[in-house]
Amino acid sequence: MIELQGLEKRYGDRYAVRDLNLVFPEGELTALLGPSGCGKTTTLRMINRLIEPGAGRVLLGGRDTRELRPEELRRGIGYVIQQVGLFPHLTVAGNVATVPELLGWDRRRTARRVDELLDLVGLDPEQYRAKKPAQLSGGQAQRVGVARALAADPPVLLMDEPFGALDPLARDRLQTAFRAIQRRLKKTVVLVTHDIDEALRLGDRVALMNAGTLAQFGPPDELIHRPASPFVGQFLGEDAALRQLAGRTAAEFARPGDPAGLPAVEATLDARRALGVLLREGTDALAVTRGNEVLGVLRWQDLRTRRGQP
Ligand SMILES: Nc1ncnc2c1ncn2[C@@H]1O[C@H](COP(=O)(O)OP(=O)(O)OP(=O)(O)O)[C@@H](O)[C@H]1O
Repeated sequence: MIELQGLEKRYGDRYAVRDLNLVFPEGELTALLGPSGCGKTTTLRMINRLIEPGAGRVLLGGRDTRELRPEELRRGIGYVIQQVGLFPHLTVAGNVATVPELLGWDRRRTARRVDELLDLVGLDPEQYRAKKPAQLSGGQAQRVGVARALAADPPVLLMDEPFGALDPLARDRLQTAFRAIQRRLKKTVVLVTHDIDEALRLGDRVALMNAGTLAQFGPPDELIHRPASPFVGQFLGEDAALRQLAGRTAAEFARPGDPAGLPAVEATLDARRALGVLLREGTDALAVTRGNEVLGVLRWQDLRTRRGQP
């Protein structure tokens, strides 16, 4: 669990972050969302002390981060950034092994861990471990970045726009892969994004920031259905995908597919509500029913791309 207490950072007489109080629950992914310049990155970097807070404190598992030694902090927190920051002269394996080597693991243990992690992020170790970063696509490089951050099995993962630089297809794939990884590993993840879609899709909870302060904190469907202020409603409402779902029904998005095991929603349910159900259930698809009849399967992907038939 990460707890921010009265966290603050000022540049000159301007607040980048102001009196921020927030608890990131253990084992959950919290998306830190908000418009450009609202203080997301500053907040994230105060957690791993790349930026020293001007006031307030950060508790990690109940301990003030100021009391932790830098090595402890580095071991306990994985960090993934947008432009990956892989070391160009090292191989993929060398990059993933950075922290284990810092921690003095022996070679066999490190090599085993590297292969295990490459597998986890969907890269065949045989094929990729000896490659250099320049030989990878953006998506592959980002996978290596995720593997590297997970190398020492830190309980906490901080991610700053990790999928931001990828093309939409690669981003979608990596988001899906990461969601599966997160379900398995149950890390405490803080993910900075300005992409509403990404926050709603990946976040167990969303912390929406505005001008250095917290505008709302809650599960995605709560922000959608019970915005705490006009700012929240407006910020989420600006998302074209969400706006276009208004007034449409689940039935319009039902396509052929296997409904077995999927949570069911009624055909007449408002599409935004259906999105809420998807997010709450943490699934990619729902069975759309009318009475006892199954009309088809509604997929997350279709809601996003508004592919439903009007
Ligand atoms: N080193 C710095 N010196 C002065 N001002 C800064 C510095 N770093 C950040 N700021 C200011 O603090 C505010 C918050 O910046 P921050 O990078 O945390 O925002 P953000 O929400 O992550 O934005 P973005 O999504 O554009 O990256 C901004 O107004 C920014 O201009």
